[in-house]
Amino acid sequence: MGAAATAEGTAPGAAGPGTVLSVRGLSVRFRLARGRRVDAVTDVNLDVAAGECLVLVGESGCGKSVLASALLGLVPANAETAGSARIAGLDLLTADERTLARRVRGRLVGLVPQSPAAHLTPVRTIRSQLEETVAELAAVRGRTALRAAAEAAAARAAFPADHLDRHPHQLSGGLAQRAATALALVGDAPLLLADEPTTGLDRDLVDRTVDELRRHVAGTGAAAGAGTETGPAPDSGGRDGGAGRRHAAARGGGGPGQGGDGDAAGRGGGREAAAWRRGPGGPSGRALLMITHDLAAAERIADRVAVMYAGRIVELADATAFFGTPGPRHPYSRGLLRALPDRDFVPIPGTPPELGDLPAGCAFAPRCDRATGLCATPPPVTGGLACHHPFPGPGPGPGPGGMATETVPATPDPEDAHA
Ligand SMILES: Nc1ncnc2c1ncn2[C@@H]1O[C@H](COP(=O)(O)OP(=O)(O)OP(=O)(O)O)[C@@H](O)[C@H]1O
Repeated sequence: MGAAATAEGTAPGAAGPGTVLSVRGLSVRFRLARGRRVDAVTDVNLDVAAGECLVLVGESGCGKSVLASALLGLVPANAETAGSARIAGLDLLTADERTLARRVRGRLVGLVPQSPAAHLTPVRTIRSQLEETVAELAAVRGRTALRAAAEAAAARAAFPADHLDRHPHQLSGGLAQRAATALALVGDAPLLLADEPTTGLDRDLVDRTVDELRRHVAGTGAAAGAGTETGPAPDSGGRDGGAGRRHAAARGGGGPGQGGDGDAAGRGGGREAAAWRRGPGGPSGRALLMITHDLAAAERIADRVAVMYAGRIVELADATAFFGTPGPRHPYSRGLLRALPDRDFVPIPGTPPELGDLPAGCAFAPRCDRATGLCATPPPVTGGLACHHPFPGPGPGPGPGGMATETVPATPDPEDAHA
C-alpha cells in the first residue's frame, strides 16, 4: 500500500496521520429475550485513511450492516456497543443523538445507501431534496443560491441537470444511485460510508457506480459525460478479465485531459495509489468504507479488503495481494474468491454459524479443510490475519499487504468487552 494506507493489526493504539476513521475493539451485541444474545460484531479494528477505499466483504448475516449502523449511531435499542470509532476527534460510539445528528450524519459521515430509491423521498423532486440538504449541511440561503448549489451538488455526482425536477420513481437505478450519492456528498464529509451501494444493479451499473465512488475519493470528481445513461462510463473499460480493471477509473482515465492509461498499471495499480489519487481535482481528503458481498465490485475499487466472518474481521489485506498474488491468506477469504463464477465457481461447504451460538475457537473451523485441533482455540490476530493455519504470505517482509505484524491474542469472550 501507499503511505495513505494505515498499517494496523488489531491492538488498540493511536491511528496514524491521515487517518479519517479509526475503529478499535468495536463490538455490537444484541440482547434478546430469555437471556439470549447475538454477537453481531466482535472486536473489530480498522483504520481508513484519506484517499483510501477500504472494502468490507463477507457473506450475508456476518455483521457488515450492523457495523455500518454502529458508525452512524443507528443501532437498535436492544444493542450494546463496546470499543471506539473515532473520526475528527469524536467517538461515534459514545456521541449523543444531538451530536450524531448535528455533527456526524452527512457532515462527518456521508451515507451512500443500499437502496437509493428507498432512501430518497418519493413525493419530492431530486431538486427539492438537494436544495433542502444543501440548506441544512452547507448553510446556503436564498432561492437563487440554493438552486445553484443544488445544481452544483448534482453535477458532482454526475446527476444530469435536466432530470433534477423528476421524482425518484421517474429515475433509472443508476440515476437514483447518483442522486443518493449527490446527497451523500453535499456535506463534504471526510468519510463516505457505502453500504451495499450496488445491490440490485446490473454488472455495468455496478462498475460505473464503484468507479464514481472511487473518483470522489480520488478527488477527480464525476466522470465526464457520465450524466447520460446511454452507455458505459468513459473509462469503465468493460470486463477486461480483472487484472487491470481495478483502479483504471480511479486513475482518472475518463476525464478530459486526464491522460487515462487504460490498464497500463495492471494488477499493480494499487501500489501507484499516490499518483492516481492526485488527479486533476487534487486529493479529496475523503475516505471510503464500502460494504459489499460483491467481490467483483470490491476488486474494482478496493485499496484494502477487510473480510468479515461471524462478526469478526478475519483478514485485512492489501487488495493487490488479495486479488492477485499471493492471494488471500485466510481459508475463508480464499473460499470466497474461489466461489466466484470467473474463478473456480466452487462454493464454500456448509453454512455460517449462528451469531447467537458461536463456537469457542475459530468460527470457520467447521467449514475449513485446514482445521486441526488447534482451531478449537481462538486464533490470535497477526498482521490483520486471524487464523491458526493461514496460506503463505508474500514472503519475508512486513506481513500481508505491508501491514504491521503485531500479534495480539484473540478476545477470549466478547462478554468481557461489554462489561
Ligand atoms: N435488532 C436486532 N436484534 C437481533 N439481532 C439482530 C438485529 N439486527 C441484526 N441482527 C443480527 O445481526 C447479524 C448481522 O446482521 P447484518 O445485517 O449486519 O449482516 P450483513 O452481513 O449486513 O448481512 P446482509 O449482507 O444480508 O445485509 C444477523 O445475525 C442479524 O440477524
